[in-house]
Amino acid sequence: MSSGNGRNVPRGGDHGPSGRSRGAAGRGGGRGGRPPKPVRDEARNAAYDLMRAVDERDAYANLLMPALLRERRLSGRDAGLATELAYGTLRGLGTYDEIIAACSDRAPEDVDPPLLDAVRLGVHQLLKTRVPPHAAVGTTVDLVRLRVGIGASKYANAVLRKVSTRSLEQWIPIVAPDPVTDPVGHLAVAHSHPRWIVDALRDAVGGDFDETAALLAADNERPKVTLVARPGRSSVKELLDAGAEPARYSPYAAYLPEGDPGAVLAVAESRAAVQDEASQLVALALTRVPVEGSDSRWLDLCAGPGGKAGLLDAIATRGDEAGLGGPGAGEPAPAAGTASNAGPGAVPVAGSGPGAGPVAFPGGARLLAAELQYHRARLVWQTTRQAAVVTADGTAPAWRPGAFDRVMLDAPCTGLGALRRRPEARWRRDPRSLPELGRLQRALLDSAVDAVRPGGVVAYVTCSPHLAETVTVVGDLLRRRDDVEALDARQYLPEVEGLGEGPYALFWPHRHGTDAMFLALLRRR
Ligand SMILES: C[S@@+](CC[C@H](N)C(=O)[O-])C[C@H]1O[C@@H](n2cnc3c(N)ncnc32)[C@H](O)[C@@H]1O
Repeated sequence: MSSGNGRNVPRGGDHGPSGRSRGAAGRGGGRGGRPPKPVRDEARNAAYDLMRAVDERDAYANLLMPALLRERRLSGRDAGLATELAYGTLRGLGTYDEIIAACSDRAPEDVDPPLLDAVRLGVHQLLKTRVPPHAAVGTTVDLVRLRVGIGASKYANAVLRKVSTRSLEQWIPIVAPDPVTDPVGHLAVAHSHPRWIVDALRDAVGGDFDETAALLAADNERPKVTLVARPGRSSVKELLDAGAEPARYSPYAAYLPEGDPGAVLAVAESRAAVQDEASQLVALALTRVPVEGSDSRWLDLCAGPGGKAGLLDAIATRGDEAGLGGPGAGEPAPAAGTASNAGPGAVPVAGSGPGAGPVAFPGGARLLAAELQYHRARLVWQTTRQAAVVTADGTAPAWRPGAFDRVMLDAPCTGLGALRRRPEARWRRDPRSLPELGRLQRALLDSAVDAVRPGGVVAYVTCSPHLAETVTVVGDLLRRRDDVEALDARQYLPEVEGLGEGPYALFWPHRHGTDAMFLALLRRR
């Protein structure tokens, strides 16, 4: 895996005197004898194996790690250490590779990948953790001797000793491009993101570099574990009694400060689940838009694996029990109908004025959840209780036009808003996927609007803030079709501040502590 920064890297050092030493931890051969046998460190071996699986098999770190920990019988502190080392290294390797290049006579791409991954783990420990430097170097050298070879361990030792001479803050100005002449390149190296993602995020926050930096920094933080109590099946009180803490925005959310979410009874029984707060709120917003006439048929067009469908299904059946009585109830909503007329997303806003505010859905609707992939449709079926679940292509619907009162379209996207959750994702995403995704998003959005009856509502959601997937897609629709209008989405989330200029609502990791998520609410005329 390459850091993707595409920059020539300085060739700073050589194996030098440190390469010939006995190792930073003094663990090399003593007085001409054989070196002591390296100690097998299970947490670091698990972190290393995860990184190798990500590189060799394109494994998803967040899916493989729990299985790896179970297989190795790692729990408690060891499990925490293995996870932090692997995830932290995967997130940071754009910065670490530049530092390794500066401390080595070989560019990272010329280093054998198994050795490079081990050295990256060592660099992470030296620069981003409280592991003492001698332990960071010593344990990495042991790991390399055990897993790669004795010759390679000399290289690791030499590089890590050089890395250990400076802090991360001291390395950044040395290895990152000048912030004045190349601010995007600087942020890319300093915050370990590919340059194209920095560009896209800067555009999405409106061009402000300080805000972009805050967003990139938030992407490198471990996200809170947020739970959702599905209405009628669990309650926030039940989650709080199980050790969770009150959440900031969603009336159905609670934060789990530590421990395995699966150990919470309500989660084990699928009455509650792990779900980001923004995901909860975009689903809730769709249910709060008043619609005249019938309101009994809801559609989730891209439902797998079923996070939003799980909440929509519960609200459809039982009603929004906590919603408008939850945090923020009674607070004034942001002014509606005041959308900025500037920028690529500028659209006329409808639905403002008296009587257009959020309403709590009383219950009595039925959800149809559609998903293209059978195995993901099965997950939706396991998550929901009352919903009908079908494996179907949302662009070639099997239902008649105008059959639904509310439609959720949580569209396939680059996922640039959820980089905190998937440590390796930033290095895998490819901007060349954008045109094809754009075509699919447009086709699905047309299909969603066709599926809703006049007066009904569509929510268009992406877990990406990329303009090409958000305001451009919705703006194109509004230009092409005169049977749909945008509502001010912020009006339906009065408990959340800072959702942007409207009419769309944008959640951000650095502002809200959630994934970055885009919501457009559209009414069919
Ligand atoms: C962003 S995910 C949806 C996440 C889901 N709403 C949740 O909250 O768990 C997008 C989903 O759309 C599905 N998908 C992609 N193309 C589709 C199509 N043409 N019709 C229906 N579903 C599709 C993908 O398989 C994927 O499961």
